[in-house]
Amino acid sequence: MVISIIHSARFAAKPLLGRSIMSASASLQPKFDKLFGKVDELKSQFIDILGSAVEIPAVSGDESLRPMVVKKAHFLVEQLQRLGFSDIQLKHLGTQPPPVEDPNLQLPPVVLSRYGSDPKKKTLLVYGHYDVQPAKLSDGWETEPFKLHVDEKKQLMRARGATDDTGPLLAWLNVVQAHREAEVELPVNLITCFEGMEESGSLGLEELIAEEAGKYFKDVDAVCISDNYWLGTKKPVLTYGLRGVNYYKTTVEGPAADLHSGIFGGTVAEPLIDLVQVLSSLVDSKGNILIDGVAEMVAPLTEKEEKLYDNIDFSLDDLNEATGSKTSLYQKPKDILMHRWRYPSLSLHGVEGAFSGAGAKTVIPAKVNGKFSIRTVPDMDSKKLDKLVIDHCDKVFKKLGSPNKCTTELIHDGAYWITDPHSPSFTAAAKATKLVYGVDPDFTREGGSIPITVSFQQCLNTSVILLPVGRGDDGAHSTNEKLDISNYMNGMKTMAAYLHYYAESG
Ligand SMILES: C[C@H](N)C(=O)N[C@@H](Cc1c[nH]cn1)C(=O)O
Ligand SMILES: [Zn+2]
Ligand SMILES: [Zn+2]
Repeated sequence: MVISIIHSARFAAKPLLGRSIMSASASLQPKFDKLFGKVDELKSQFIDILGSAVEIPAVSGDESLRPMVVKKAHFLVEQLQRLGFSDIQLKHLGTQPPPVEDPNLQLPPVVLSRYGSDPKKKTLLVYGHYDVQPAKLSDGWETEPFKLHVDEKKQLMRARGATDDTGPLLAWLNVVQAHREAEVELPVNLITCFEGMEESGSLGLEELIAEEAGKYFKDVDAVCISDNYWLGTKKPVLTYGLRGVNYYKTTVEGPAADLHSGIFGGTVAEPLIDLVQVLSSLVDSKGNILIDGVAEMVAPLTEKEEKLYDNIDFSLDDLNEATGSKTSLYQKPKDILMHRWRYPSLSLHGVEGAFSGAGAKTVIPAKVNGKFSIRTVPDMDSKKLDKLVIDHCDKVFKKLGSPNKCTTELIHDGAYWITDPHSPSFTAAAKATKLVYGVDPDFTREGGSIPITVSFQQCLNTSVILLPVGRGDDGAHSTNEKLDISNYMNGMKTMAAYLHYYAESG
């Protein structure tokens, strides 16, 4: 089902003086003055709107919370209506493919909308995701993860989704609000594409993009994604590459139900003991992937590529600061960056079905699912990788001679992406960054994944840029995720300036 809602209210204008931007081109300077002043003026409203959004626990990976993901989509529709976006549509993507507990589980809708449709203007598509990673206070959060905590002393906002990706997504809407209230015309036609499944592999979105390439998205000139982070805490970056991710589940099952370890320990084959053997055969403590054939798929490092790492503003201290530890596997910044950006990594994420609570429960779990993922890089072939991983797990389990049953399957995959950072869109973003932060941004790749980036680039035949809002120490996916208030505010100013510079570009 597709719903469409049209709304066209305008806000009252208020005269306002912004701070003077000496380096803006002459015709843009008055606009930036007005816009930046308006962003500053609306600061508390922008914080409040983030507060309302993060209260909805839109965890796409938790089937029981799917209604909350849908609720957040409706929340966004309300905001888009309020701001005068048109042609607002909730695109439904059908049922979630297996592996899934509920075979009728519906994928969350993709929220599409437009702001302006002037054929004389360029059309920019902004993508963001409204789903979030799971979070519980008991994981070690200082405050409730689904309640925005504004730390006045540290000038930051803490909540799940603050930086990944609710804050940056709302920043785009706030930029439109600032234009409306400052009475500055939006220089481009804007299309929004907000999904609710990014943290779970963007299931169904690629098909939608292909379907809408000649329809809703037909006039798109460029795509901008704000869903990643600066490398460190001080210097802004623009990002031209991402790793991909293949996420797997290994299930070991045996006894019909959980057992008492005093009664059955030593007499039955324990699924968790088998699973630990299989998982430990995948990777060693130095981060080396132990699956035959994986290293051979990685593109060799060229001299030209190696040079790109020379002038990046990044140190071992930045990594230590972000992790709150001294646990780096590498000491040289170049090695750290290469292992984050251009080499694959295998991470073990957790075991479903295993005892994990407080106390000392003496149970033998009957069925356990080990979760792990591999970050992929050029030139790895996703399907070939699946085969190598599954064959490896089968082989290791077989060697155990266990009567239990072991299966390994792919839960979702997303491709790596790399582009040439010399498009007009990158140039506009670099100018906007310099204007707002007073420094030229570093051009970086990113170790995380945004599965849909490649689909936008290929299906719409456009340039894609990653324009991050948050910092490297924001704790995305971790406890105490935060977004610094200055990054939220300056992020909006950078986005606003980017729109104007991009509109002016050739
Ligand atoms: C970089 C982006 N903000 C992000 O966090 N992406 C996720 C995507 C994902 C894929 N499977 C689960 N999540 C990531 O890189 O982990
Ligand atoms: Zn994420
Ligand atoms: Zn994200």
